[in-house]
Amino acid sequence: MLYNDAQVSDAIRQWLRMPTFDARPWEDEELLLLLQQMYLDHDLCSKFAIDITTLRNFLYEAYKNYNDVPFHNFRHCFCVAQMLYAISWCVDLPSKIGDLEVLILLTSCICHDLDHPGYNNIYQINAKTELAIRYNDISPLENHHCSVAFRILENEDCNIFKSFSSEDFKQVREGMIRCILATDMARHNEILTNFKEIVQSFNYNDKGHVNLLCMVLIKVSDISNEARPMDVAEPWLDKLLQEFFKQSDAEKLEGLPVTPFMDREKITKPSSQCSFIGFVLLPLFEALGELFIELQDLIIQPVRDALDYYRRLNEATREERLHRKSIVELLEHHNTGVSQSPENGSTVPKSNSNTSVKMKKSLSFQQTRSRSRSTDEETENDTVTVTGEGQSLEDVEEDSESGDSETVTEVEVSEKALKFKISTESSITTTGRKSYPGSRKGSRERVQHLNHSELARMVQKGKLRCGGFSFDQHCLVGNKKLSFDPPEFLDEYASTLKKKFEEGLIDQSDSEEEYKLRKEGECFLSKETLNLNKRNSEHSVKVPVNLEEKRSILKCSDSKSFTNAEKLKMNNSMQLEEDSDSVVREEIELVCPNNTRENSIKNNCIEGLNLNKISDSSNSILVQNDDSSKVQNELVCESKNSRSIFSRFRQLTDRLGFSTEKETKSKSLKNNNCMKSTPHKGKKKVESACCKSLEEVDDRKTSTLPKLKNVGGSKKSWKCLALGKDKRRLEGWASDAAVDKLSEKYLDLDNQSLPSTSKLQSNCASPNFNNIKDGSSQGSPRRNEFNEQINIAVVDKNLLTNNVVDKCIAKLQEIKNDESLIIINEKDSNLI
Ligand SMILES: Nc1nc2c(ncn2[C@@H]2O[C@@H]3COP(=O)(O)O[C@H]3[C@H]2O)c(=O)[nH]1
Ligand SMILES: [Zn+2]
Repeated sequence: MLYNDAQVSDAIRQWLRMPTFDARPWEDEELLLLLQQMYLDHDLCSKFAIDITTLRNFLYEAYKNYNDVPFHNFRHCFCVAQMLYAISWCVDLPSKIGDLEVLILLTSCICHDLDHPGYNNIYQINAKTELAIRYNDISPLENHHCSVAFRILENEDCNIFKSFSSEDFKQVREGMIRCILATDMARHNEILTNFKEIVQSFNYNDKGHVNLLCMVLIKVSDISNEARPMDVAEPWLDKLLQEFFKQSDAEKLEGLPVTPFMDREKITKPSSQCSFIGFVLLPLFEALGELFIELQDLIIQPVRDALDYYRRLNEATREERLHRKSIVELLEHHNTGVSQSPENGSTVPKSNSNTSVKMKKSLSFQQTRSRSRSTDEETENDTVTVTGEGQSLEDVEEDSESGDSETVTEVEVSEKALKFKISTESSITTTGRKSYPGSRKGSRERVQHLNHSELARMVQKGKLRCGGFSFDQHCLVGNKKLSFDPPEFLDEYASTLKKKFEEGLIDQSDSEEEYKLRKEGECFLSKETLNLNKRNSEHSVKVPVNLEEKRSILKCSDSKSFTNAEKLKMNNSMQLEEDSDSVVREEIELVCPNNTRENSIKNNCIEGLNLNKISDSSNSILVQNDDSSKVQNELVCESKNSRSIFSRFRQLTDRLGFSTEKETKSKSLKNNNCMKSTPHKGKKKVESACCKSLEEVDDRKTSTLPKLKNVGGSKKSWKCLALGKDKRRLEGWASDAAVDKLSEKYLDLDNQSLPSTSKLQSNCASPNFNNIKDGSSQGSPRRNEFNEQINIAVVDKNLLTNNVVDKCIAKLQEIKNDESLIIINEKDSNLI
């Protein structure tokens, strides 16, 4: 062999013990020589009677069994072995775990990717390759690498363990299998979690502890490129992405599921590294760093620096993209008819439409491009972004779908692909982050070990609900799809988020306008951030809130985060402390800086409507217009002492400024002074104005006449709920025609820009129950069972109607007056 008699200089031997070692200048045979040197310098040959020729044969055979693939080639195996070697010197591993374990580890590193085909387990499983079939989808590659290793060792000439007793060989075999199989990233969380559990009380005399440590050590070495100097690490990343893209291209060609973190259309170098380092690499390194503090400077800090670097790069990439997007928008708007704003000299649309708001965002973004992040873009697209250690949410782009693909990690995808779990010591499930889309598992114990990056990531991925909506640029939560399993850490995380929010909310570099708007949103939002919770789970964890906060939550927050009982409790406690009028007044002042927040507030307010609070309000105002004056006059008369619940409800919703573009326009015709030249200011002004005076509320009403669908039909497509005088709950069905009649008197608070789930049509109306003529087999309510004055709300079926209905009915049952309420709920046509 070429490297038979070569000598390695002391300087090289020293360098070989450092993570800064650069393998690039070395020929393959020189690398083999260096591998041999590692055995020699640890005295493994003499201690275990390993014949040097056998060692060379073994190394050479291993070398031959690596494929010429971009990343998982012999040089990768060398680097992994070399990192382990460097760590072992740094922490004096032999003295801690013994020479045999070091021998097992070093040999495992050399063998850990033998015969890697350049397509990972996800591909193997999806493509149902020979390997996947052979190993039943259980770590097919790692099983194969291991199997190849022992095939090599079967050859006497290559068997470095030939002098071992069968008992010792058994131990080596077990150890190597354990280590090599541990490199399957599908088991990353399992191993990391188990290790975290023991690290604080690590016992080198405990075989289980040492086994786990060895698994972590090979894993750390396997993914350690980013701990190396940039000029060493970056070419490795290029090679890895080359292999990734090759796989995803093949997946596309073969019609297989495209592995998201490998998709050249979805990821970039920085986005990939932000995710990988932040969510996978750093948590693992930090866990090992708890046991070996010597590793802080050696490999952990370099990894942190790499993460910083990629974050900045990612940010720059993102800003560049947004900048380009804003230019395109500008051009688009220019082409679709816009006027020149005298104030800022920018091109702005004529109307105060949604587009104009968007436009404003583009413009203001341009003005504040130097800022590190943009709020608007993220908010607008319901993207969830949270900064946190290791999070890569700058990756999350305009398109939330691509955002998810960018940040979903290999671990998550691998876990999903690997349906079978091989536990280390016990059958412990993985961390809360496990829940790659579709999975909702979580373990209380594990979650407590999550660090902020993991938590942030959960928020980002919608597994943790943190407030109903935007959280400045540091934590934006779209108002959709936010549910979450394990809530145990929320207290801690809530304060983290809150702190971040408070730090980041007011950015002095903002334009004055933005600054003002954000400031106005501050109290509202900051309270929102206290409201961390999850849906669909029996647990409910909250940060303690004070009166102010309670009030905010009750008013407008994400009502899903609190159970009715909790809300009621909070409400009751508040009643002693405050004047209900002030609540309403405060809400009037709410100004939503942008569309999404506005919608979110609307949604939350509607759904989180606190009837208790409304019914107690003493400043209920009924609005009259030509269409409904008669009815409402009656109502006003009737409700002198005890306010109509619905009128208060409507008043509240009105006051929250549920204005559509159409409404805004009509308002602007009548009240020109509401409209200022810039869309930004105009919008804000109109919303405030809309909520200020009775006349204006009245005015709004004329433009919010009903838009009921399917009117005029004779099918009984409306479910009617009512409360009789005797407080009995009554149900029945009404035809479209009947409802149509009523609908003439309805206010339509529906805002077309709202998501369908938040549609709400409502009004107080109809003293005449005969309008709802026909009952159904379910029991049609009869006129004489009702109070003459009936308040009616029509709730779109898309709203979570049962919930709302139940709340309304429950409230009615509580009220000590003769009011009645009917909720008419559009019936599912299948039921007719
Ligand atoms: N995105 C990214 N993935 C990495 C990096 N280093 C290792 N990996 C992945 O982690 C995996 C660890 O096991 P493998 O060596 O089989 O394949 C590796 C890669 O898929 C890195 O720097 N960036
Ligand atoms: Zn590897």
